[in-house]
Amino acid sequence: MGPKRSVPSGSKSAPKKRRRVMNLKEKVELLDMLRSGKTAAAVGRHYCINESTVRHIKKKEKEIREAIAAAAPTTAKYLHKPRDPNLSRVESATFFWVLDCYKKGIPVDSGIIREKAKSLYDFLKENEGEGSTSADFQASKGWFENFKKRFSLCSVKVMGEAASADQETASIGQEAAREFPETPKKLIEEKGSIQLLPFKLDCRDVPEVNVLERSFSVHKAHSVKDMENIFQLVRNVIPPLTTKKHKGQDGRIGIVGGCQEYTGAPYFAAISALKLGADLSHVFCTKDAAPVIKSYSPELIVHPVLDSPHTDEEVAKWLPRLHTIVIGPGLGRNDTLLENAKGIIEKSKVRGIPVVIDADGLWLIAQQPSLIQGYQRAILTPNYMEFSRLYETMFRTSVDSNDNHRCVLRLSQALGNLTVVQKGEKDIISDGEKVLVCSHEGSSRRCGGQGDLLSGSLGVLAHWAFLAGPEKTNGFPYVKTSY
Ligand SMILES: NC(=O)C1=CN([C@@H]2O[C@H](COP(=O)(O)OP(=O)(O)OC[C@H]3O[C@@H](n4cnc5c(N)ncnc54)[C@H](OP(=O)(O)O)[C@@H]3O)[C@@H](O)[C@H]2O)[C@@H](O)CC1
Ligand SMILES: Nc1ncnc2c1ncn2[C@@H]1O[C@H](COP(=O)(O)OP(=O)(O)OP(=O)(O)O)[C@@H](O)[C@H]1O
Repeated sequence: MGPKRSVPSGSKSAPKKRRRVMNLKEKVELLDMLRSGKTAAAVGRHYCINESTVRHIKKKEKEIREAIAAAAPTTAKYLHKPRDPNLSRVESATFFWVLDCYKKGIPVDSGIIREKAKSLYDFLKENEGEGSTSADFQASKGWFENFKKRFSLCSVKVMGEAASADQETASIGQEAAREFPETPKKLIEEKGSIQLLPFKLDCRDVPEVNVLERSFSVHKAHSVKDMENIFQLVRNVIPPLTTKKHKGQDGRIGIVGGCQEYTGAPYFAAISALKLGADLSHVFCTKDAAPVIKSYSPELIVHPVLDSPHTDEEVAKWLPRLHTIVIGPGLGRNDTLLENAKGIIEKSKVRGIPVVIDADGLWLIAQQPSLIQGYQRAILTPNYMEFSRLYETMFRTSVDSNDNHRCVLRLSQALGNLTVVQKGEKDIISDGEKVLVCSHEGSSRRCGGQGDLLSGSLGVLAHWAFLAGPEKTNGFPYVKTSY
């Protein structure tokens, strides 16, 4: 009987097939593919891996997405256990508490600091209620050593009667030591001994999300100062009108959206970009939506390419000339259109073009978050529903409506610190570090299309903020712009 498999001549045995190890980014893309409805077999073929490997990755979906959300490097091949977010909060709170003790001259030793950290952690865990995912935290000696290193804490020896010279009685931040060099020593000299004060657990110890709030009602009279503050904020990024520029320099904006059902949304977005001050506004829509959109306004440049077999090439011709792309208004949820929008997002990322994502563009991101994860030139503008969808995709849990600020902050962090603008009675904006709340009052009507006006305007402002540079936007062009 002949051999079942031919062995290549010249080799004693077939070369061993190398095991393919996928990195986290690939795994997330694979999961997105499964989520978009592809079978495990098809996905396996796409990545040249076994179906069983696909299923194994699917089983680990939660951990993989959490690891990405915890900003693990996407090229990592293995899962790192994501850092418990409560622990980070506890450590910051503990640090500020130690600092406060130091300022007040209250010595604390490692035992007390560990006890404080543990109580804070237990307090947070208890308040998470049932379903808490926090682990047990023991505030061990090892943890304390790492905590000291993380916060540059050094030990201070107190030379008083109450403490032996080698006993570690207080830990302070090195920064703080420079700021308040005299405090403990002076107190010790005055009092000879200092009692270690029992600490009280106070939930205010947990730092709040840092929220900057400004409000402006159109229905009330305002002081000149109020108006000035707002105008100044806007003035900082608006490019000056001069005779030295040529057509297009103040903004060439592309809107990707517009299909048979929705022709109004892309029009609203495109015309608001022009009304705000962009020079040229392009709409990339389907063939049947194009004449309708065009007939609304001769100012718009309309490309009927979104359902063409050559969308990629058609859009690629224009992409290098566009300053910002707004993806989603009136895009609809047809698979081909979403796939083409995906291609445009990918190409915009390669070129570093700022992207505003709204409406059905956000639906696409909820299916495939990796598409935009980590691209910090993206601004997402979800309404209530869109936000919930994204949040549930990323965290597998629903939004905590009592703590919207933190939810917006977390979503931005999970998506790699891109800017999230949660629209609503107050717009909540975060880049994963700061949270701004805009409660400027707009129209009291809740008619369709208001979000489209916002996304089109943001398209222009994102470009202007980018042009204005970090000095004029305090280094945060997109959050400021969104505000
Ligand atoms: N003239 C045109 O061409 C326009 C076209 N548009 C285009 O339509 C496409 C789909 O967009 P979309 O707005 O219908 O979908 P999405 O946001 O998923 O809402 C779905 C449902 O969610 C709910 N809901 C929403 N907000 C809520 C809230 N704050 N609080 C509570 N519930 C809330 C609400 O459910 P309901 O209360 O009706 O049961 C709502 O019906 C998209 O391409 C967009 O650009 C629009 O731009 C309008 C002008
Ligand atoms: N309850 C509210 N009270 C006051 N303003 C609101 C309220 N909800 C939304 N807005 C304002 O309307 C703007 C558009 O938000 P909205 O939630 O209508 O977006 P959208 O659903 O995406 O709109 P569109 O109909 O264009 O798709 C927001 O920037 C916000 O300032």
